[in-house]
Amino acid sequence: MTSPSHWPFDNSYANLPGQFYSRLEPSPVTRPGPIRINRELAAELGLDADWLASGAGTRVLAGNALPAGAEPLAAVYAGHQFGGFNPQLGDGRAILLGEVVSPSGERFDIQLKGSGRTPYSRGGDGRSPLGPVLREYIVSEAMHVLGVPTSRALAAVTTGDTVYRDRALPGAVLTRVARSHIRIGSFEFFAARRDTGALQQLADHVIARHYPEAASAANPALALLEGVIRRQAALVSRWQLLGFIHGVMNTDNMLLSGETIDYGPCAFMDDFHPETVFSSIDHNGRYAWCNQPSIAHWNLSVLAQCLLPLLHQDEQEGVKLAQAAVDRFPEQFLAAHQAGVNRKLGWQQSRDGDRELVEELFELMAAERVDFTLFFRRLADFAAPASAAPKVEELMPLPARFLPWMQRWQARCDAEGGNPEQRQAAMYQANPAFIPRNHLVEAAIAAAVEREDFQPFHSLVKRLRNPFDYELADRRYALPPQPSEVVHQTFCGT
Ligand SMILES: Nc1ncnc2c1ncn2[C@@H]1O[C@H](COP(=O)(O)OP(=O)(O)OP(=O)(O)O)[C@@H](O)[C@H]1O
Ligand SMILES: [Mg+2]
Repeated sequence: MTSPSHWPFDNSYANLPGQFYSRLEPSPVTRPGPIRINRELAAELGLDADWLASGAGTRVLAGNALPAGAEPLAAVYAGHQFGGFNPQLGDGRAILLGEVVSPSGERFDIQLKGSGRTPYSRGGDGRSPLGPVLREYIVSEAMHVLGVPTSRALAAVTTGDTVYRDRALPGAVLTRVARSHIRIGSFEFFAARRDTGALQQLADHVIARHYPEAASAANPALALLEGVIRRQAALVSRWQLLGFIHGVMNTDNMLLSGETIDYGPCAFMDDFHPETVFSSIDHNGRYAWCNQPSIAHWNLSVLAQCLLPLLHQDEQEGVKLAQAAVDRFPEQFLAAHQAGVNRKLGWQQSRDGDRELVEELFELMAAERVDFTLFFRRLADFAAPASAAPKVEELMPLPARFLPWMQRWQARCDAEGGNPEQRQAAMYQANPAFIPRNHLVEAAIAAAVEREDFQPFHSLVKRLRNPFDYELADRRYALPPQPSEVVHQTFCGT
């Protein structure tokens, strides 16, 4: 590394023609102040965490200065929002500084979110209040350690400016890191304008960055589509098995890279019910937990539609190829889901009768409204009740109605054989004890916003770094909310 302020930029998106973005710099803020630097991620990226935490680093992270080699821009996109098409969206409050290539050779976008107005801001102020910045930091980092492909948080800083929503709020900027920010909506923008040349350039760009094997396929656009479908099937199955509800699965919030993006009104379920919705703007439950796989399927059909001109010269032939690829999503989702369920239940392979057992389990969980996270963790306790591992027993009394099911689960485990302690250890790795529970996230945000006390935020981020290692001393982070603490609604906070 030459100098600590030197970032290993190698910008490829900025080399695309101008129709893909608008070049502009972040708008300066009044008084940049540090909140947190993600030191682990900084090291992975080859950035100097001490420099990032310094005054000079804080100014860069707030958008008041640019690191050498940055080529700041706001990307254009379109998107289906709650089912309705909006032909003109784009980074309305985010600016891509550029792409860095990490010491291990991986390419990552570095983006400031909340960094001022852009040509795509429409009526918005281009800013972000502190609360949503802290939420995105906490939840995206938690998702990463839970094994979910996701955008990440490199840093959060305060701006010293006030942001006006339903009340005056402190402003903040999040530095977001992702393998790219190219969305289904990025393709929709050019498809709506029938710009096949731009679609081809964007597809080539995505293939080079995320699906290099597709470049040598007989039909690269089809290989790209199939790759995206596979990754999204895997991604959404991970969300489902963590009880994660994204909340705003618009096509402009789905990345071609297969990473989770946009932690607006997202939430983890406490009590299990399939129709759970948290987002204050999702009045019809479009993005409820149980609908996420079918919405992903629908969004992927939108992508397929955009790619039609690249799939085949003959439109009818293109439609056939697209349809066949999209039609495979349900089986791919199911395969990923079953593999995930097996891991959660401590099974190595699928067996006859599993489906009924699993269906009954989810029905029972919904009927009893058990805590999604603790139920599975408690089940892992039962895999080897006498083991020395700390158990969540006292946090999660199992309703008596589960006993007959538990006996069948135990018999199913016994039939497969294996060492119970090994099964338990594997189950602990598939069933976290600690997730970013809504009431903890809200409490951390409230302390920061109302009292400028960032300690609960830091403690929560720290605790969530080891979600699978339960310790009795940290039981309060594992506990479901008291009735007075339950969060019923989440807000985009835009
Ligand atoms: N305060 C704001 N000012 C300007 N534009 C905004 C603002 N909030 C949201 N937008 C824009 O509105 C659109 C939809 O917002 P959405 O909540 O999906 O995105 P976001 O949370 O800002 O960003 P991302 O998807 O990048 O995480 C996006 O184009 C976004 O840039
Ligand atoms: Mg968005």
